[in-house]
Amino acid sequence: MIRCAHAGVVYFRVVYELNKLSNYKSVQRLTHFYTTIPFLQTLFKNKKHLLNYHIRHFGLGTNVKNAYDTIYALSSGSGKCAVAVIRISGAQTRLAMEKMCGGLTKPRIANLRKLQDPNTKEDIDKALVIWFPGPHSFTGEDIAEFHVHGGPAVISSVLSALGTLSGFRPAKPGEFTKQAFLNGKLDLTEIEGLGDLIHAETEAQRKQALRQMDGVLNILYSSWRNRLTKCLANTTAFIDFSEEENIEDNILEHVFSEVCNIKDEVSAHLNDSRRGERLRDGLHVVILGEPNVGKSSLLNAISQRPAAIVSPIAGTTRDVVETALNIAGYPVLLSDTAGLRATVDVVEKEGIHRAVNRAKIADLKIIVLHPDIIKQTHFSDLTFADFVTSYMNHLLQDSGTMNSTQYSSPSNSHINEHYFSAEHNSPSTNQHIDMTNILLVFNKIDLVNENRSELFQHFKDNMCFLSCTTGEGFDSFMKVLVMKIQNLCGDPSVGSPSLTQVRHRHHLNKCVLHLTQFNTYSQEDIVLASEQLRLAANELGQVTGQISTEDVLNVIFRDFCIGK
Ligand SMILES: Nc1nc2c(ncn2[C@@H]2O[C@H](COP(=O)(O)OP(=O)(O)OP(=O)(O)O)[C@@H](O)[C@H]2O)c(=O)[nH]1
Repeated sequence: MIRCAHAGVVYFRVVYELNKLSNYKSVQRLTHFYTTIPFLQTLFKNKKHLLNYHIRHFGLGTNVKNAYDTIYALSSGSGKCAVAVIRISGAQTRLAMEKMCGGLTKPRIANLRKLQDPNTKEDIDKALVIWFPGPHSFTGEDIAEFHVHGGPAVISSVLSALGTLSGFRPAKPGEFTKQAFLNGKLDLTEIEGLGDLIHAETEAQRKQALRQMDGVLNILYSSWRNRLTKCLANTTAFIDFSEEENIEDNILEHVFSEVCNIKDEVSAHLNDSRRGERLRDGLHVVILGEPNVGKSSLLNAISQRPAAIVSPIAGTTRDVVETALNIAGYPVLLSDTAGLRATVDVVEKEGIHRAVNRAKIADLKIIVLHPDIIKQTHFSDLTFADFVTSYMNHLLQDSGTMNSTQYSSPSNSHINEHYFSAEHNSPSTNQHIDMTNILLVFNKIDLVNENRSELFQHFKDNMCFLSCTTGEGFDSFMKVLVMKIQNLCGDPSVGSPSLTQVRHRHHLNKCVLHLTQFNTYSQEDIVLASEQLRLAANELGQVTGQISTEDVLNVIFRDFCIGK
């Protein structure tokens, strides 16, 4: 009887722990309890029985049921190649080693072995075999890698042979990485970094992804979460014990100041002008201007190929012409657009409408102008912002798009209308365009006969003078363009790590909101306030996966390929 009661207590302790954790970590916890609590071993024949019993009575995520499967997949790319890597992970991995390559090899050392079909004993291939016993492996489980010759017949024979082994099944997309997460080998930000590294197309993207995979964001977010948890513990201690007077003096003052510090740090991290996200997703650069000024010629010169049609007929470009480029290691989506002018042509009108919409979402706008404008303008009377504002508003007015979009600059703020801005995808009022995201390019300088040095002395940082025909000034323009792109994306290998995903931004914004509410509530009710601390810490936990829901995990792992 006592024995039964004890078993019940122990088991309910297990259940209590399990409920505190996410489904995924529960499996590890459950098996840990089984090995460390001898009493559970007398109740259940093995871990699987305990797990099945628990699933029957309490229910766990479907993934838990697969925890004992051994998974396999082709981890290298498909198609003919010199070497293909087939990866196996799970409790039965050693069975594959024994049945297919004559037994286990020395851990983490490549061995040349004959691979055999486990049923017919027929040779399939000669392969390099590597054995990674858990828990010191990528997934935390036993892993084997077969580096086979990369012909389709070899690959399919090895995969079919593995499929005949009991408890083996093909891996789902991202399942190896998911297993690494479940076994606490990587947190969610590191996994997202790994995903970005696989998809990185440029040097800067690779650097940013590698840093994230190394855990910089995990360290940052976990440290905020730990500090908040400490604040929560102190607030709870104050609520529970302050009347007994055995609590540290000024404990709440310390909490208030620490919460303010954390809130400022998270806000500063959020307020990064989307550098990391821009670098991850690619920077939108749009070329705008009047017809026939050389916008398509500039796009072709930058992309070094005739991507857009160039002709002396004004209004040749009618739609948005996009080209994806790698500029100095940064990913850029460069768009040529229809020239902005008054027109009755319905198709051209639609093209102009698209040009204006593309400008709204662009991170950097290159406005191409004819050099005659310089002669007609008294630059000495104008700021850069005033010039851009009046020029663009004049173009928009002419092209009939003024109603939906209008520039305003800090110095002519009496113009209280809408504007183009990458930060705001919909028109907004009372705000000003960020002039650092605008580059003026005076093209066709080969047609200028006057003294150039006098003409070209204005707004040096944001103005370029070039000729797409002769190539004059093009190198200087590219230097300015690269500098602008670097400013917008930042250097991914130095400084504090950048926020890279909309998912992170969402949770961090909510974290700041809860910390603000903590400040509000703390004046009236410390119990309500402490709940806000718990919610703020939860938001941070969701970024790293310390608190996760199946939905979030499925979205993250869905983007991984099979075999990763
Ligand atoms: N002299 C000279 N002509 C140029 C230069 N750049 C472009 N052109 C010419 O200007 C004409 C228009 O060039 P595009 O690149 O098609 O101009 P666009 O701004 O795209 O024109 P739309 O499609 O009408 O909007 C073509 O005949 C080009 O060869 C330049 O630097 N110097």
